[in-house]
Amino acid sequence: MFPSIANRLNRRYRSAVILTVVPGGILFTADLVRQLDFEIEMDGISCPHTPGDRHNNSNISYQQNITVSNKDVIIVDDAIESGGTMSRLVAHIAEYFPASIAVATLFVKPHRIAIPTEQYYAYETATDELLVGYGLPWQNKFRNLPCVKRLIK
Ligand SMILES: O=P(O)(O)OC[C@H]1O[C@H](OP(=O)(O)OP(=O)(O)O)[C@H](O)[C@@H]1O
Ligand SMILES: Nc1nc2[nH]cnc2c(=O)[nH]1
Repeated sequence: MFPSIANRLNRRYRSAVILTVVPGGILFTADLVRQLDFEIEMDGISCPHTPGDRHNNSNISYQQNITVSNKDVIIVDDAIESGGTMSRLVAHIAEYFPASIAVATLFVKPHRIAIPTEQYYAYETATDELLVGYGLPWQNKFRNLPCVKRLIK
């Protein structure tokens, strides 16, 4: 699964902090990290989001269980739609003086804003339609679907 992302990360890094955006990014992280051959530390961050909301202003919750200062950080999430959540997370982590910040996601959507950082993604979707499963919820359910489906309301 996701050989293109894992291969690119394996070529780029000797070590990194994998910072999972929880809970959505948990399933993708679990599969991705098992394909990484460099040293990793793992931590989590959250910024709760309502699917389809393009202006996520919720509080960022980051306990900093491990320090990221002077370390390479890879923020891992399931999807980028507007890009608003991830650009806020990148700006937030930058305040902790990491050596670098990259973003790895399973999906990116076409109308996302530019995020000025290294980016790795598996799939660019053709439209902004909502997906569920494999971490992605609908009304906080269905995250545990083992595959990703289009949401038909
Ligand atoms: O690019 P944006 O439009 O800001 O959307 C991206 C956010 O949406 C997803 O969260 P999800 O809907 O899975 O909810 P969660 O944060 O509770 O996992 C994803 O995990 C990002 O956090
Ligand atoms: N549930 C859900 N959340 C998202 N956040 C960004 N894109 C999506 C999506 O397709 N589904």
